[in-house]
Amino acid sequence: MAGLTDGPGGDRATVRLGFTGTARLLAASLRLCWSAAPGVLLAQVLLTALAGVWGWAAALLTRAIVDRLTAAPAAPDASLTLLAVGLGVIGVAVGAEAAVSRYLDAALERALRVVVTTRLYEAVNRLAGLARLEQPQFQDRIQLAMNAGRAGPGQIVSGGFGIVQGILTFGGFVGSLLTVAPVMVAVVCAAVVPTLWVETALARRRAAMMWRISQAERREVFYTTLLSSLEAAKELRLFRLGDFFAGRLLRELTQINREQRAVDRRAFAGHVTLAVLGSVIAAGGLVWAIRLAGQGRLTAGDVTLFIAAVAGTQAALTATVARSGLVQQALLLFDHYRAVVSEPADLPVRGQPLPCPPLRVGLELRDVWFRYAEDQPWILRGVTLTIPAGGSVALVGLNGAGKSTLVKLLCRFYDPVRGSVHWDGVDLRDLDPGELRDRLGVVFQDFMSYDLTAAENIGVGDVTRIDDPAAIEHAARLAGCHDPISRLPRGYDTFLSRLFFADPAEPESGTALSGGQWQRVAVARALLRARRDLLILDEPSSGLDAEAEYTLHASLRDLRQGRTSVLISHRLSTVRDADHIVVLESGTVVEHGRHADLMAAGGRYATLFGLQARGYRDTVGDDGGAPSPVGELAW
Ligand SMILES: Nc1ncnc2c1ncn2[C@@H]1O[C@H](COP(=O)(O)OP(=O)(O)OP(=O)(O)O)[C@@H](O)[C@H]1O
Repeated sequence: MAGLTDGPGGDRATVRLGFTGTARLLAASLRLCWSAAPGVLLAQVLLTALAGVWGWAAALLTRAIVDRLTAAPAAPDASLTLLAVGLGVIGVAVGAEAAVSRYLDAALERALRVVVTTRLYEAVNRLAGLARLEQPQFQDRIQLAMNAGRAGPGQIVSGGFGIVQGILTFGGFVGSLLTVAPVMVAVVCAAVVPTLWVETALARRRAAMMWRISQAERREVFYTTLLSSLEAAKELRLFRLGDFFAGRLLRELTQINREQRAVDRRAFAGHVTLAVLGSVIAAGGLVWAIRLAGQGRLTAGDVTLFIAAVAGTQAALTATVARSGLVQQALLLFDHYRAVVSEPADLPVRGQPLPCPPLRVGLELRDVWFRYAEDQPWILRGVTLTIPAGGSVALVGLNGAGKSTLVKLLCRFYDPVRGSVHWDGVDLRDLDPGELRDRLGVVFQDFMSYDLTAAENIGVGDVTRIDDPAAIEHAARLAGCHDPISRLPRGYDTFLSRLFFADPAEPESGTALSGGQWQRVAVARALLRARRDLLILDEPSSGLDAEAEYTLHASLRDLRQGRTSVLISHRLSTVRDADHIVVLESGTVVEHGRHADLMAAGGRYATLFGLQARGYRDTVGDDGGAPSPVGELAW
């Protein structure tokens, strides 16, 4: 990236683009606009060429009219009428030009929004892992990229046209001013230097400020979303957090305002100084021209042309320089868009990845060490583990032991820092991540609840089957959510959301599910991919009632027969029939084996199992109820 190397909080007050950086970004903006709306771009070129000549053509016509009137006031001839009509035509053209220009700008921005949004999210989706998305700086950049990408190229290109138009106008006025007062040309041109300097400095400051406040703006969005979020509403009301988060929101807004005010103040001071300078030059010039006219060295038409030319030259120069400042600012921000769309792959992928065939032998972790960042603690410390094809492995361990992290490595959301993970002996790094994931069915601990219909919520597990009601119903039956879904007002077509209208004609057509029902839907989503090679279930039943949990695990047990699966559960009764139980502690495998062997060994697993069982027995002792097959306490 050319300019913005400092992240938010960086202490550089301004940022710079070099000449090559500017040229590169200009070319990229033009290419983007051309690909989004070539016709609009051509129309803008035409408009620019025409608009550049109106101003000074009008000034020349005005001088001719005034000179004719003062030379022969009593006898206006046909040519005078023609001049007046010409002036009128220019007036109409100038009036129409602003509206046409606004229309074209809006058309370009709409077209750009589609192209930019598509490219930006294609680039984000290309990131195969999670690490980049976990970086706050990258999130800031995405936000700026979205804003800058949508409006930026349009601003750059129409600003660029505006600059060309300004130069044409300026050239015309300078030409006409040269005929009257060549000295004034030099004075007016000299006045442009401070304008250019002020606008350029302001553009840099503003772009740097926008980068600095991007985190505060994201936090502002977070707090505003939180304050009106249905999900958060319960806690916010119960813990009376509304004012607390509103206070935090206010703090972010205050910080944003403070930063913006500082730049606005500088802009104000700069613009006032420039305006005074411009007025002094114009007034001085006018006094001088009137004195020359008094001496008979200038005609009345000359003075009229002089007034129009000085005002026109100054206006064209100021507008051109101001536009170039805006273009520069848009270029600096557009750099974020460029940075996101050209973001390098986050996970190294071989030029020619190996195909990922069905699992025949098994998955193997070889001395895997992993931490989320260099400055963070090791989460997995030398894990060596085999998940044989067709076998069921259960991962157990205390909170934070590293079980879900291990699952993320199996999905190759991250690569091990040391060691490797192998699919039938092939390092996952040599496989295409997409192909690998096609072979997995996973229920994550923090699964998603989509604002879609019940059928779609299951169907997204395999979008190729999203329109296959029989497959969806089969998965729902296996996960034990067919009955609750059938009872919904529109069955599988019921919209599982209270946020959006499923059907504008029927605002009440959406509904909400209970936590356990959502969990079963998430399981059904993974089971829709049941023909995949590896089924990973990370706490699939934590929110289920005892009966549902028992039924689900019985169903999963059948499903896992002869299939490769990894089950993570804190309820040890649900893992006891796994082929292989692995106990993780602080990122290392401390025990492994079958339930009976581990119980006989009397180690960590046996202790934890005993603890759960004792907790349950104590409960039974208290109320005298009958034990349930899944009623043990969770860790
Ligand atoms: N994205 C992340 N970035 C940094 N640290 C993380 C991240 N995800 C997890 N961790 C840390 O890794 C450790 C292991 O987390 P992990 O989710 O793998 O544990 P777990 O065994 O699945 O725990 P639980 O039983 O509570 O689900 C925790 O200390 C957690 O703080």
